[in-house]
Amino acid sequence: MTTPVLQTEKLSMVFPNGNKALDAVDLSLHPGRALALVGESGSGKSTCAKLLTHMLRPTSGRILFQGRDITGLSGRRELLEYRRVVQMVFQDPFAALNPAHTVAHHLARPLALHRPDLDRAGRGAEVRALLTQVELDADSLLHRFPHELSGGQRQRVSLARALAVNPAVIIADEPTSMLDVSIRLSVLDTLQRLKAERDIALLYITHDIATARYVAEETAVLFRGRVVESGPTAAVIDGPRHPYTRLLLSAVPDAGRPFDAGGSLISRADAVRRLSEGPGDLVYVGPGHKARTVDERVAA
Ligand SMILES: Nc1ncnc2c1ncn2[C@@H]1O[C@H](COP(=O)(O)OP(=O)(O)OP(=O)(O)O)[C@@H](O)[C@H]1O
Repeated sequence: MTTPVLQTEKLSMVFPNGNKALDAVDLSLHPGRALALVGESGSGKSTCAKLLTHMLRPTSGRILFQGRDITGLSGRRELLEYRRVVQMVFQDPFAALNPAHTVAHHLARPLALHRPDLDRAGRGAEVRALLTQVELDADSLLHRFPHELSGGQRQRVSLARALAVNPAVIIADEPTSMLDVSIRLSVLDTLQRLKAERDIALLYITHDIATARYVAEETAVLFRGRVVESGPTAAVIDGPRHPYTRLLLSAVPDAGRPFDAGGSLISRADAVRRLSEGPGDLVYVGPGHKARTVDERVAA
């Protein structure tokens, strides 16, 4: 295995109000590979992304970039350079793009800032090349504005913009959860192809563990700020060891009280709470009231 590009060691975050968002998290991102960070709302995924992009400072633990401790990185120039090499792709591509600017402008601007080797014609050619790389048709889209694009096209433009500065790491926070179900897989396919082709280390943040299989070689499951299970994605999905991973895989909608916990029916949210206290004896009695353990559902 290669040396990690980005690594965390016992990364922890306690907010001033006492909320413990992350607790001793160890993650490693490698060139050309993806790590899926999976967990439900509130598990600490966004906090982790903010710490990795230096939008927040951890309470304790370390962040290493190419082996160098950058936890205390400060100074405008250092931070700007770090944010160039570690790019974010956000959940909402509409909010991430400026409604007043064309697609061409969104891509030419980072090139003007970070690629002094390119003249005007060189930038124009690079803008086209970036659009082609994210599987968009440059001729028809160059002069369009964000509101004239579909959600999937907008997310591809966001991705092209991240690529424009030649990053070593991309942190994609729920990049497809606001997109139409029918196009999610093709966007994930593009992400997975690009990270391999351009040797980018990708952190794919998602609440949907099933999608990790399409993107990420490794998966880490985050529960209440702790990594409760991690390893090769296929092993985590096909042979989950932690009850929380099984619960995520069971994909039970949070309707009614589908879990039987020792005789009383409880909701999915209560089932998650119970799991934080220990595995216990959870039985899924969802639609049809056919009693099935979470393990049986995973096996089905
Ligand atoms: N600025 C803050 N101040 C206090 N607590 C916070 C702050 N930001 C997040 N938290 C808390 O930290 C925990 C983790 O939140 P975080 O947003 O990282 O989770 P998440 O997995 O990204 O969830 P979501 O998918 O809903 O964004 C939660 O309990 C949340 O309430």
